[in-house]
Amino acid sequence: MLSYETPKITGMRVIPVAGRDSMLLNIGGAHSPYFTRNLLILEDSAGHIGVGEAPGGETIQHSIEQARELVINQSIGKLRSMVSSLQCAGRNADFEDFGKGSWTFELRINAVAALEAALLDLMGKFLGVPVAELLGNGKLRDSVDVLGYLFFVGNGHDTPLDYRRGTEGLGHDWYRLRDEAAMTPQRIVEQAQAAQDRYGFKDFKLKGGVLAGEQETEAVTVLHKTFPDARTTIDPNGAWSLNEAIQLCNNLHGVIAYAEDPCGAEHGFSGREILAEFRHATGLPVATNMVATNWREMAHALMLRSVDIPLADPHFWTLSGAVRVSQLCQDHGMTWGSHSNNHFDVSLAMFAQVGAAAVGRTTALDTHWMWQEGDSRLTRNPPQIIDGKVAVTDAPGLGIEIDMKQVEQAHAIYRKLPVGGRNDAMAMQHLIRDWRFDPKRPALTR
Ligand SMILES: O=C(O)[C@H](O)[C@@H](O)[C@H](O)[C@@H](O)C(=O)O
Ligand SMILES: [Mg+2]
Repeated sequence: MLSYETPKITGMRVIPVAGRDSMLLNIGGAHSPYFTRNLLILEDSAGHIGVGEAPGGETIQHSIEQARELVINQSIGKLRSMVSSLQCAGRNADFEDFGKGSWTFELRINAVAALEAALLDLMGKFLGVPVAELLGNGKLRDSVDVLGYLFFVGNGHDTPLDYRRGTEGLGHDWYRLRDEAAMTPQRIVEQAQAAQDRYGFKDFKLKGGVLAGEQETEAVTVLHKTFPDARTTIDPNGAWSLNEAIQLCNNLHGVIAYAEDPCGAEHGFSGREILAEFRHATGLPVATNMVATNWREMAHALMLRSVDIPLADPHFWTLSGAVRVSQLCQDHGMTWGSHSNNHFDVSLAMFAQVGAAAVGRTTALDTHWMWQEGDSRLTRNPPQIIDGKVAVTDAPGLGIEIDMKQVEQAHAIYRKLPVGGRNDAMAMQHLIRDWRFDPKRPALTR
């Protein structure tokens, strides 16, 4: 009789970390000078380290902590039951919080994804295969397309907040430009040109929900004229009314490849119903990370045909869930993509592995990495964006090696911050006194 020595989990650490950011504007306000994340590090009896990354904040940090009693001394072979135990523990609370208006980056499901990533990292290292090989139909591509994620940027240097003033010594204009205000179509084009020159992006997304709709559609139109071959989109995070979105986007045929959350719930109709009406009225493909973010919402979105491109971020779908969304997309004639928030390089590796395993038609993945790259890393050799792609090699696990010195530095930065979670209203109040979030109004139209 053969005996199998499957490694057991011997150690677990949850480390809140922070890194630098620019004053990126969006409907929720303005990014603070620092973004926060939670890093999970597992160790097994074979001496391997497995890592996973989740959004910052105490709710997620404590949810990951709950995994400790589920995983310590367990065989990594129990990956699926460990993940589903943690998932069941947080499910109802998530629905409740979401119903009260929480953002996806505040949900406990993100903790489940970090656990799954770290376990898959260990399993991949044990079996000698990349994580993509352990998802869906296995690894389908050697690189994943990512888009250049453009933002209107506030003048953070006019506030008392400690915004970065360029990253020295990296030898490209992008690292200066990303910290300067960008409030006009011309500045957005300059941002895109510098980012393309640095990372080779073929596709772009402009974050809207900041200025009046006409100004934002003008910016995306100028962007398209400058990069006519790019798949370009605009995402106002549901700031426009249905009528406004139809009016604005009917002028964007041939300009945008798809519209991302152009409008959302209104007058008692759900965001899924409103996006279905938008889609019917304009004939434009619709992407979302707001109205089909879990299986229950997805079922309704499918019945209504609200969405063409679900942006299945592995952080709030889990890695296996995001790949399962790609399978659903393939069966229902949809295209798979992924949403992102600011993140470190562990998350970049998670996106890349999921993107390499996604089946069917895919669109370039969102990533905020260009805003962090060069001065915020947790691994020795972060995945690179070259020619608008992230390579996915056959290196085992997530294909990254954690750099504990960097982790400690990022943790020290975190410890100096007044709050752990993301609060875009706080920074925005330095631009507009007493500013308050309104899900139906662009941030600067007050
Ligand atoms: O400001 C941001 O970083 C973005 O608005 C995100 O928070 C948001 O989730 C975005 O990435 C999106 O696609 O909606
Ligand atoms: Mg979006």
